[in-house]
Amino acid sequence: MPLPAPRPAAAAATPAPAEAVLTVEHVSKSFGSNHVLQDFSLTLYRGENVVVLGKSGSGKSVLIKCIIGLLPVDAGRIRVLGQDVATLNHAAMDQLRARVGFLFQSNALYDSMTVRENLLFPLRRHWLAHRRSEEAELVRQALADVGLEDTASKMPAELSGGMRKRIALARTLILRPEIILYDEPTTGLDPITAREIDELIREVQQKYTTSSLIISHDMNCVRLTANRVALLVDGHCYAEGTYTDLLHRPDPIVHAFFS
Ligand SMILES: Nc1ncnc2c1ncn2[C@@H]1O[C@H](COP(=O)(O)OP(=O)(O)OP(=O)(O)O)[C@@H](O)[C@H]1O
Repeated sequence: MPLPAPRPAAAAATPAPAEAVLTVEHVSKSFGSNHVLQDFSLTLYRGENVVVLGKSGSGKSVLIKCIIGLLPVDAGRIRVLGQDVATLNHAAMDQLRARVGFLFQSNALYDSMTVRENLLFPLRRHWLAHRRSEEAELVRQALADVGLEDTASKMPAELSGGMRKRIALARTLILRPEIILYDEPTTGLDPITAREIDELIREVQQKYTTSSLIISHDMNCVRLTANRVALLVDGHCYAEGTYTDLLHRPDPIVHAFFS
């Protein structure tokens, strides 16, 4: 069944404080003398969308890579769904990644596979579906969730940029992740398509109560998707609050993001 019609384009009230699903505690990460993250801390609670907003080169991608264990931190600790990422072996990290969806900026679809095969790939990799009938239903549901029921047999090259983004999200959703990490989800899309993706991010949050960390510098994306915004400045979390809170802060460094 398709998702309900999108709600009006305004940031909803932040859900009641709940269980922390991801904590970044005093994390530092440098490359030689380039101190990218410096004592960065942030908590993501179950069911909320947090956008990390930062200038180009401020370390947003480095932060995401540290969270998913692709880069080791120099100091501090990252806990994802109760597990300290630095202590996990390969198998444990793989299991954790099945519970944490990652939407790449590039979408990372396999061009030589159909949409259906792209969606089946993570299912089979994580051995989460065992019968073909289950797989078919999971693919159908994931495509329905992103409004693209009729694309299963298509190749990614036959789809528009916005459709490829939806398919990439469907491939993430098929594992029913508890957390979704979005890397610049609207970059490269026209404003109308970008807005549709923003609305889809909110629909997914509401339908599956997922928690999402979204990195972006698209202010419309921030306004439409964020329950809370964290500003990454000089390697640390300089300020956080709702979009409206930050919009009205007199601090010139905060203000610069909104002008
Ligand atoms: N593997 C690496 N080795 C060395 N330096 C790196 C590496 N990865 C990132 N950096 C450096 O870390 C800094 C932050 O990069 P990052 O890609 O996280 O920025 P960003 O905020 O995501 O930027 P953008 O919005 O442009 O994508 C940059 O100075 C970059 O050169």
